[in-house]
Amino acid sequence: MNSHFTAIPVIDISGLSGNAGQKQTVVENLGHAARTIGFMYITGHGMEPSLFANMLRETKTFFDLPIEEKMSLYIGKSSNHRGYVPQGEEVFSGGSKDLKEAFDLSLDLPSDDPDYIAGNPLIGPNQWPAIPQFREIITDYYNAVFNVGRQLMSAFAVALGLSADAFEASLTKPPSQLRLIHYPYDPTAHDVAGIGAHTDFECFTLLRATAPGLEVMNGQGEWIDAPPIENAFIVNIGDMLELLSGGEFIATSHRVRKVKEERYSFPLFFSLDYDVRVQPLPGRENPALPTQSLVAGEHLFAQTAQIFTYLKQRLADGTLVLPESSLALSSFGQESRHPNS
Ligand SMILES: O=C(O)CCC(=O)C(=O)O
Ligand SMILES: [Fe+2]
Repeated sequence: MNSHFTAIPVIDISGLSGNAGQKQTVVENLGHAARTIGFMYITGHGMEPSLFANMLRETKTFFDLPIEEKMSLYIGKSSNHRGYVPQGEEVFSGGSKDLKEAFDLSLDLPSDDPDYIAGNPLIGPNQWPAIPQFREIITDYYNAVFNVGRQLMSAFAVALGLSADAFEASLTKPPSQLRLIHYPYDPTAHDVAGIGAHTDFECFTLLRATAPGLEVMNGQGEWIDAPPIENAFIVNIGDMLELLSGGEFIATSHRVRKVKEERYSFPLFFSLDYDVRVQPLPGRENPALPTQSLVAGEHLFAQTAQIFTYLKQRLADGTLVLPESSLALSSFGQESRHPNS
């Protein structure tokens, strides 16, 4: 289980495109990190560095726009949770407001997508700003990181004793969100966290960031730094893989502390298809888990609705009702075991 770790392992995944023995070594390393820490750095993923550099440049251009222009893409105006997230929109349990702004997008489906038309709260088209090439450049990054995610999902499947393609049928149009996040530097801010402690709600997350600030909770409830490593992804296990593995993989709690310099970060939350029911694999049932079964997209949306102000208002006025089986925030991860850290 998630132990008294003080460092996060670096795993080279280039062997996933090698021979059977090389693949097996990577699978073992990934599985070991997922079981003992829930966080790891991934190198050898083969993504061109220019994909990240270009995305960062476009992201800065977007956040430099006047607030009125950004607010014209306000996420609360979309029906499928896409667009601009102003500072203060997200409020975590405990009432902490994050000091950050974000631009949220996901798999970009056409507006005639049947799930979108049926009112699915997470599926459909993105909103895009009128910045030349922004859409193309962000989409190129999205597709490349999603592809790395697919390979990791396959490796985690093998690490759990399944076939490499076990989840392929559950990845037809997953609501895997990419966030472009901007943490402004505010020397006058007192003890305002960049982002409050939480676990991620999907299978796992692939993150790139421009500066330190991310902290990870170990099994003793201590916060460990996870600064960026050049060209590496920080990968962390989310709620869905914790549930699926019967608690063997750990959805590790993390947060972003008050930043010491302006910071950008880019998490891709790798999800299964919205309707996929997730429960412990046979033989891995575990009564200690916060639930025995969830629908992937319902969990993701229920957690999101407890954080975003525009959705909380809909919950309060009754225009949005969550399934009774929805979990409270912080149900998974060490935070649920060390609530006062
Ligand atoms: O900005 C970061 O480094 C982490 C962001 C994060 O944890 C999240 O968006 O879920
Ligand atoms: Fe996170």
